[in-house]
Amino acid sequence: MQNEFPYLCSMIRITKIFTFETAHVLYNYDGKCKNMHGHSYKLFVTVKGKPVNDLENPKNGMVVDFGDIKDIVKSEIVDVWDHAVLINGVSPHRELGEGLENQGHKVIYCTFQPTCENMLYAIAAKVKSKLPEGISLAYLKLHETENSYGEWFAEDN
Ligand SMILES: Nc1nc2c(c(=O)[nH]1)N=C([C@H](O)[C@H](O)COP(=O)(O)OP(=O)(O)OP(=O)(O)O)CN2
Ligand SMILES: [Zn+2]
Repeated sequence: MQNEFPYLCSMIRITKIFTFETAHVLYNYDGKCKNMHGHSYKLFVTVKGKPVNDLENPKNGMVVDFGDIKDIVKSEIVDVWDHAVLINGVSPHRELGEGLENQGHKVIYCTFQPTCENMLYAIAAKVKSKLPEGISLAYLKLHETENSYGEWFAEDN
């Protein structure tokens, strides 16, 4: 059948939102966040692609199933960081992490200072590596608090 919807050939962005509860501590920081503390992080993940245009395809009309994005972000980020403490593993805080781990706590050793900015880099790398062909990461937004957030744009990177 003739494609009566030429707009189906253009790119669309879709977004899925996630939340996770994570503690972090900033090594050598000169403010209150040098103390271990937690945030209810809110993450917006936007991908882009062309919606499937094929009656025979169960994903007809979708760029990618929201459920597939959920699976990727949950397994790569949310399930790993949720209720964990992020430690700068390439700083003297490694010892702090080891002490917590020895007492049964969930510790994630980052190869970076666990700021909002660096967490965005890590999220982008992980998510990009798992996206199916034809789908690309367009945008990320990570809220540390209601009033503080960082953004990653594909066109800047
Ligand atoms: N550029 C960045 N600055 C700060 C980061 C960061 O990741 N990137 N992180 C922190 C702290 O970890 C924490 O997030 C505190 O941030 P801040 O917005 O200053 O916290 P408030 O409690 O004052 O937030 P409100 O939402 O305004 O109450 C510090 N800086
Ligand atoms: Zn913080």
